[in-house]
Amino acid sequence: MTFGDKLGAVFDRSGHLCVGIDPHAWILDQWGLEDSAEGAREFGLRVVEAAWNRAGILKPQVSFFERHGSAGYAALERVIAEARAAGILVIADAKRGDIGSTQQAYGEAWLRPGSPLESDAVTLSPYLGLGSLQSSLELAEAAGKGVFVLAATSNPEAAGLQTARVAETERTVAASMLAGVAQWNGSRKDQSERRFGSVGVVLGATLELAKFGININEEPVGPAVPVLAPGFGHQGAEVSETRRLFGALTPGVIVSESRGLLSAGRDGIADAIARRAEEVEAKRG
Ligand SMILES: O=c1ccn([C@@H]2O[C@H](COP(=O)(O)O)[C@@H](O)[C@H]2O)c(=O)[nH]1
Repeated sequence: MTFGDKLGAVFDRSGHLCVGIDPHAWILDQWGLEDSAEGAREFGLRVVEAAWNRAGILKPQVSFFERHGSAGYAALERVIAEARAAGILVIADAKRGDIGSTQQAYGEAWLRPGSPLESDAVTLSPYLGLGSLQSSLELAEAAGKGVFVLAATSNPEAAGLQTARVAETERTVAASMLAGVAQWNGSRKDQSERRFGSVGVVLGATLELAKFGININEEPVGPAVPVLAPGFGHQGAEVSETRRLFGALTPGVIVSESRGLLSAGRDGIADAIARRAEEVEAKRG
C-alpha cells in the first residue's frame, strides 16, 4: 500500500485532523510535567492516548525532543512507536534537507522500515533544490512512506524567499515545489488509479496562496497532492476557511494544529481533539 493510499484510508476513517505533538516548556509546565526528556515522553504518550479513536494523524515536532539530546530522541522513538502501534499515521516534522548523499541518511533515519525513528512520513526542506531530495522520495516510494516538501510555509518571514521566481520557469519557488511534487506523483506507476500521491507539500493555512503564485482553482491532473497545512488554531487560521484557502486542493488537506489543542491541558486534551475533529469534518467544505 502506498502512503497516498494509507492517507486516503485515514481521511475516510478518521477525518483530516492532524494533532501536533509539540512539548513546549510552557505546555509541559501547564500539564504538570517536567521540562525534560521524561516530561516530553510522558506528554507525547498522553497525546497519543487522547488521539486514539479521535484523530488519525499525529505530527511530532522533532525539535522539542531533540533539545533534550539522546534522551529526547529515545522519548521520541517511544512516542512514534506507540502512535504507529495504535494505527495512527505519524508525520515526523523534522524539516531535513541536504546534498543528495547526506540526504540519503536523513531519509533512512525517518523512513526506512526498522529504523528506530521509523515514521509514516517526514517533512523535508528543498532549500538545496528539490532534486537533492530524490533519494528520500525513492526510499519513500519503495517503503510505502510519505514525504511533505516545504513549499509555502506559515511563517511571515518566508514570503520573500518563497515568492521569488525560479529562473527557468518563472514560477515562484512555492509554485515550483507544488508543480515538481505533482509531476513526481504523476510519473509513478499505477498513478492513474490513485486518489492521492505519496509526496505532498507544506502550505501554511495562514497564507493567501495566490500571493505565492499558487492557483488553488486548478483541478489536479493525476493523483491529488497531499497538503500538510499548519497554521490552524494558535497561528490564527480557522477551520471554516479551509475551502476558501485551499480550493481544489481541499480534498488532500491535512488540518494540522498543535498549541491550540495542546493548551487544553492533560484533562481537556481528549475532548478538545474530539471536538476539533468533528469541526474539521463539518466545516472543511
Ligand atoms: O509552515 C509551517 C511548517 C511547519 N510548522 C510546524 O507546525 C506546528 C504548528 O504549531 P501551532 O502550535 O499549531 O502553531 C509547529 O510544530 C511548527 O513547527 C508550521 O507552523 N508552519
